[in-house]
Amino acid sequence: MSPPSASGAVPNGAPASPESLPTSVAPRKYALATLLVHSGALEEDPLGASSPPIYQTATFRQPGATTGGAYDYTRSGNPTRNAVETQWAALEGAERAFLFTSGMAALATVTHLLSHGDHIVAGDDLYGGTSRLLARVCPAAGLEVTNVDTCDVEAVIAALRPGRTKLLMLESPTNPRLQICDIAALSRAAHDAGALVCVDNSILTPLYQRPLDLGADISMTSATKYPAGHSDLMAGALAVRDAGLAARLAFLQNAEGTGLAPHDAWLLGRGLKTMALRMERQASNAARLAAWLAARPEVRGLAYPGLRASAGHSVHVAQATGAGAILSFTTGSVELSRALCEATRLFKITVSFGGVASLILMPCFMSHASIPAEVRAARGLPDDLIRISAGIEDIDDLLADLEQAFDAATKAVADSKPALALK
Ligand SMILES: Cc1ncc(COP(=O)(O)O)c(C=O)c1O
Ligand SMILES: N[C@@H](CCSC[C@H](N)C(=O)O)C(=O)O
Repeated sequence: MSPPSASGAVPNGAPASPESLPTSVAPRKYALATLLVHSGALEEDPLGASSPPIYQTATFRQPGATTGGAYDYTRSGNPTRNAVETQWAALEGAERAFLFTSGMAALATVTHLLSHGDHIVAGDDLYGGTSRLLARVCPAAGLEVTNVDTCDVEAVIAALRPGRTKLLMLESPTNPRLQICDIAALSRAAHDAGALVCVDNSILTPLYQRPLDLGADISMTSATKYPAGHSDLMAGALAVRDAGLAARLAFLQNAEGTGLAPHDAWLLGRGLKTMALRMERQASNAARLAAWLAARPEVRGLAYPGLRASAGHSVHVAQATGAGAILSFTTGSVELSRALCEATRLFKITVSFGGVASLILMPCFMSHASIPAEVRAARGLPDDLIRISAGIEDIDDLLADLEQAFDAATKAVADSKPALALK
């Protein structure tokens, strides 16, 4: 991997084009599961290290006062971060990838590509933090945002304002209702209107869906989730094919100081090595949980992209290679949902997803609480919604835990009067 120039010619250094990878790890030659294990950085380590060195340094001594070295300052570029960015670009089939201090830092950077007066079309089932960014930060920068059901291509076309809409921001599957949108069709429509398309791919990661292959301009992932995998690190990734767009993102990453720190980049690189194994186990656990939940009388509106009966299933299988490990459902009662979450033992009541441990939460009270109640209601986000992130535990233990939790919760709610029932 070639180091970036500190001369200033490349604002953030890191010319991490796939061509600069050793041919043994070049994109497309190997499957993603292999690219996750073999990063180019190790191939080039002069001492043959099995784990890449952490360049825990802020600055780099220069060869002369007027000649730049490969790196000058870690905000502008760092070999450890650069190595993982190069690996991430290969996973996405991208020209370049950029790692940020969090998924939100990555998403905020995308909005910084726009200027005062520009218009954004975004989904109406989105992570709460993304909703907050679009509703409360972007307008202060003079950006106008329209939220629309991105499962409905015609509705998106109607919302696009040719020449003024500069960004279409999508999730598929969405957080928390696992709604599916047709990324290729929406990308065509957005491009016709002159807008960039950014797909938040956090629920699937490039292992199961590659938005750039489907026509999106920017593939975004909260690397805090599956890529890190152990709930011990915050990180975000952006991947792009267009060199001009890459240069603009590199400039913003350096100018705003949002690049991932070396030690966190190293931790992320370590997480990547097991991502395929973890996600395969998590997805198979999620499929078993979904089948079990589908048969429970208390469960309504079960959403999991792997279920044939799930809305958008056919679109999903056409654009993704896996269903992921997140599912959501309602029970018809906030009290029952609360009691169920609180009765689980293995499923911890915790925000986030994608870590090795199974998690459960009620989005309206946790991950999506920053969306005002009236907005949640208008978007049809029900208070009794439960979201589960399947971990890698033994599936029989997980099923037994859910079974005892349903029994305990049903009994607790029946014993307590009055119950807070939803219509
Ligand atoms: C779909 C989605 N996108 C983006 C984010 C933001 O990522 P991070 O928490 O890494 O900032 C999250 C969660 O926080 C998320 O669930
Ligand atoms: N208090 C946090 C909530 C983070 S939710 C994290 C994750 N994306 C999820 O969906 O669970 C905040 O306000 O951002």
